[in-house]
Amino acid sequence: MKRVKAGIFGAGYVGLVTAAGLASRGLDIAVHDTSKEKIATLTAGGLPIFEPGLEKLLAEQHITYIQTAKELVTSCRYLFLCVGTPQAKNGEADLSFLESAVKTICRYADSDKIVIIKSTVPPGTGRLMEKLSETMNIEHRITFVSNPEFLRQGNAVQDFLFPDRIVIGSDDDETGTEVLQLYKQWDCPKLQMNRESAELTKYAANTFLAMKISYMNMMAGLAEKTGANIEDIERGIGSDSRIGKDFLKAGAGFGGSCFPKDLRALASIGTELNEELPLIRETLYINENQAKAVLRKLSTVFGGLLGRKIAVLGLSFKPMTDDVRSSPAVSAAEQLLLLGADVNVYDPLVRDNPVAGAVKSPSLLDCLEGCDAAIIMTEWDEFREILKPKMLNKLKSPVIVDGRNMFQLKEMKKLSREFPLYYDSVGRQRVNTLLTANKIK
Ligand SMILES: NC(=O)C1=CN([C@@H]2O[C@H](COP(=O)(O)OP(=O)(O)OC[C@H]3O[C@@H](n4cnc5c(N)ncnc54)[C@H](O)[C@@H]3O)[C@@H](O)[C@H]2O)C=CC1
Ligand SMILES: O=C(O)[C@H]1O[C@H](OP(=O)(O)OP(=O)(O)OC[C@H]2O[C@@H](n3ccc(=O)[nH]c3=O)[C@H](O)[C@@H]2O)[C@H](O)[C@@H](O)[C@@H]1O
Repeated sequence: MKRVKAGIFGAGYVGLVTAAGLASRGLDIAVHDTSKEKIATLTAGGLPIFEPGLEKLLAEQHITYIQTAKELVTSCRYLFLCVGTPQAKNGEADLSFLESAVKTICRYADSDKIVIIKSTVPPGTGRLMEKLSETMNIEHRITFVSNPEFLRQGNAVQDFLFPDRIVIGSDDDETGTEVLQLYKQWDCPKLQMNRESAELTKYAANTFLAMKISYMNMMAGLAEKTGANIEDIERGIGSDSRIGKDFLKAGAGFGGSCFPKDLRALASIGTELNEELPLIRETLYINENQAKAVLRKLSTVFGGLLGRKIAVLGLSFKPMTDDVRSSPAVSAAEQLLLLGADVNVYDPLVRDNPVAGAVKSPSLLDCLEGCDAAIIMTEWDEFREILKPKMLNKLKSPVIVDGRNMFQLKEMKKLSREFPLYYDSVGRQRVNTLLTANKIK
């Protein structure tokens, strides 16, 4: 039996996970990217991004990596668009990569094509691209289907292979059903709807998850002032199945390549359509203040940060990724520098130094050396090590501000009785036997 052939535009997180996932379920996959380096790396068996499990899954498949877009377009009926839709200066989604891929498809299409948009795009984009294609290629029918992707970095392979649902948005049921056939091996709810609904579903999902986080961060402030513990509140409300346990972790705020840009894009869509979206604006506002609130905790200890040396632990926007796009850790380090502090940074996975002016340390131990305090911005498991005396002794005084609530309050209270320390976190009461022992240096 002839295998279904599909082409993928974009060899980023979504493109490569889609390629590996579809190939592992029997589709014949080819991938094209405008970055010649990425295609060369992939052809040589390398992986241009870090994503657990992806290298292995890709290596097990026979995927063709193609330098020329023409070859991809002419050889496939199904074309997945997985190109970036970054934030433009005005907050809107920048659709230029998508537009450019669509123009390429129109230029080379030699038969009818079904273009499946996986990139996150504002509602109405499929229609807009259809109009563009009608002006460029009148000989062949180019149909646009929305198929938003819900994977998380760090867990992308599992999320793609075992999703909670697959959403397909099309203008006619027939095309939607044809595209769903590509996912016939997937055993999950498959939701067909119109294109705009599918496009908006993606923004609604991301903004809802971000809203849950900001809600908990708002509650965290109140918990601190009332003597409550945000983790107990998390358990208390999360066990209500109507609320759900996930995405209730208070901390230094959300980052990454998607939540911040998608919320801003949705806010722009609201402005353009004269539709007020106050929950989106508040979610962003709370988030923008969250990393600053963590820094204020640090400032309180020393009465200002000028001339202080601070170890910033973590650079990526969350653990299990080396992605630093819109990372609260990076913005905290930058703000510390602006406040006049000297900054050491350490991350187990991030290779380059994204913070100009900070010293990037080769190890956790080096990072702590001679610092006045450590601030945890990404909850990498390795940072549990800092509670060991050989680590704590590297700090001038054991002052830890935990922006990700890595440690249990109980364990910190116990430790502080043996080893005077100052430990502050988010939405919980401070543990302090250091200042009371008058041992801050
Ligand atoms: N990163 C993530 O976890 C998720 C991202 N998304 C959405 O998926 C889209 C892609 O995101 P990522 O994979 O993270 O982006 P990325 O930035 O990692 O990769 C995009 C790739 O597209 C390539 N590209 C740009 N124009 C092209 C063209 N005309 N032809 C071929 N290749 C082209 C770029 O060179 C780049 O390699 C975005 O809209 C994003 O919002 C959706 C779900 C999850
Ligand atoms: O559109 C996208 O790109 C993706 O965006 C997010 O995935 P991702 O950005 O990879 O990471 P998340 O695990 O959602 O975390 C985002 C941020 O929220 C923070 N977060 C997460 C959960 C939580 O309870 N508290 C919290 O502060 C994380 O530290 C991180 O900075 C969504 O979870 C995916 O469903 C979506 O497909």
